[in-house]
Amino acid sequence: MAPPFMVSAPGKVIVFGEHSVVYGKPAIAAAISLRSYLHVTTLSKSKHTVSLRFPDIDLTHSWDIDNLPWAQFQHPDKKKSYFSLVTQLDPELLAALQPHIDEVSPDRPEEIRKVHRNSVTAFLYLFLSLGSPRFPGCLYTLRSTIPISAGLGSSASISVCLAAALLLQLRTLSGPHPDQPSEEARVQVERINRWAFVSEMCIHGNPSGVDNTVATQGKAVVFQRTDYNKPPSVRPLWDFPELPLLLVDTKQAKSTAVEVGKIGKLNKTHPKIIGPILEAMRHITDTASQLIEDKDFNPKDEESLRRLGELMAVNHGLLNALSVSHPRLERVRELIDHEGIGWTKLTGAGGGGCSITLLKPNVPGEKLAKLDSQFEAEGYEKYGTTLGGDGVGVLWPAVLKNGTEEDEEGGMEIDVDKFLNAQGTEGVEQLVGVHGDGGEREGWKFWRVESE
Ligand SMILES: Nc1ncnc2c1ncn2[C@@H]1O[C@H](COP(=O)(O)OP(=O)(O)O)[C@@H](O)[C@H]1O
Ligand SMILES: C[C@@](O)(CCOP(=O)(O)O)CC(=O)O
Repeated sequence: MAPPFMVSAPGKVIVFGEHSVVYGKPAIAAAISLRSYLHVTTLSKSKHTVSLRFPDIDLTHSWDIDNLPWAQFQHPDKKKSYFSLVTQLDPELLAALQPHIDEVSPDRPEEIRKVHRNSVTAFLYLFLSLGSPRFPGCLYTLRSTIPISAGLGSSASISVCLAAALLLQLRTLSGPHPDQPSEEARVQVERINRWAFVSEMCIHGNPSGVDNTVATQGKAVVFQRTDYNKPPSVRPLWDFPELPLLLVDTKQAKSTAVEVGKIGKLNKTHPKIIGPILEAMRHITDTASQLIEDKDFNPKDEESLRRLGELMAVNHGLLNALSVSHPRLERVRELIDHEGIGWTKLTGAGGGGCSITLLKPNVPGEKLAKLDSQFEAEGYEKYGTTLGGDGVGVLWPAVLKNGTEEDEEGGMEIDVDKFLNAQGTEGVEQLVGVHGDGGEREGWKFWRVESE
């Protein structure tokens, strides 16, 4: 029986190009230090059930593995392999899953059921596509430090965790290990990313793939998908600068699917107007990536920041023109603009969610303090995060050194109860977080895709 193990993947911010990326334009996105953590326990042979415990969304459910619609998923016309490139969900397979999705949380209000349905559909579609009726009984427990539906890629992060966990259980991934050649690491990351994209399709319909790509590979990337039948082009930005960014959550929930749908509708009605706006967004992203990669770009220099900041402000203006801003996002912009301390844009789908502000250098402390109290009074939440961290990580087995006596015997076994009992996001980070004091924590391993 495989030992309990864990996987983890980061959230992301889109710095430039959200929405236009859905129309084949490039986007720049970077991993953030907020992450999801998935714990996997294999059950004894006598228990042939698969269970999800996702406390962040208050979901617990089990299915009998033998009762799942394997015949449909394993039909020779439908069967996929662990390395298949799946770019569309199969409506017949979705229909076969429906009764097993409908049995989840029948007595909960519709808005909660919707969230549960998203996660359950993603899990079951992957489980049945990759697994088989002989798959062992398992318990998947998930906790995340990423606010849900805030534009920080929570769905992509959990999608990467689910895909990586299943592919690891099937022994279809090699590594990660420290001396693995980068080409081999890239193949593993690509495999995970392909299935994470399938899970993203289950959660929000028509994803571009930028979120799952950056959640899998980490760091920062320029991402573009011009042909949905081919893998996207992904250009890593290895030297992504340490930008002075302020990340603010409006606490206004939004739906990515709804915001993407709004622009789709506008584009159908006014293609001659929306087309050039999307094209202008392409130029913004191109100009921004040239600027960031320029050897003279200095994230501490006022002129460098001003040029990048102006691009952010224009990008936001265009997103607003496409109807995906929100009064609470405009309020953040207004507060920052009023003090003249930086450039603000929404990040992610908009309609609520988060904004990012590039701060000017040397902003007086009292201005920042005033802003903090205004945010607090108006119910905003500020996040401290660093950009460009690691992508998907693996802790196999689920044992970590935690500064306790157990360290001498190799470390503390992380079981489901310990994981569930960790208090809040800080507790989760302390117990299982990939970051230790000032670096990576011993035990967690990452595929290294950089070329030497
Ligand atoms: N911690 C979590 N536990 C379970 N499901 C989650 C979690 N985080 C995100 N999800 C799933 O992802 C969906 C949110 O996706 P989306 O609206 O695209 O938001 P985001 O901008 O955060 O990616 C939720 O409805 C839920 O199905
Ligand atoms: C709006 C979009 O560009 C990003 C959505 O990001 P999020 O789901 O809000 O984290 C959609 C996509 O790229 O699939």
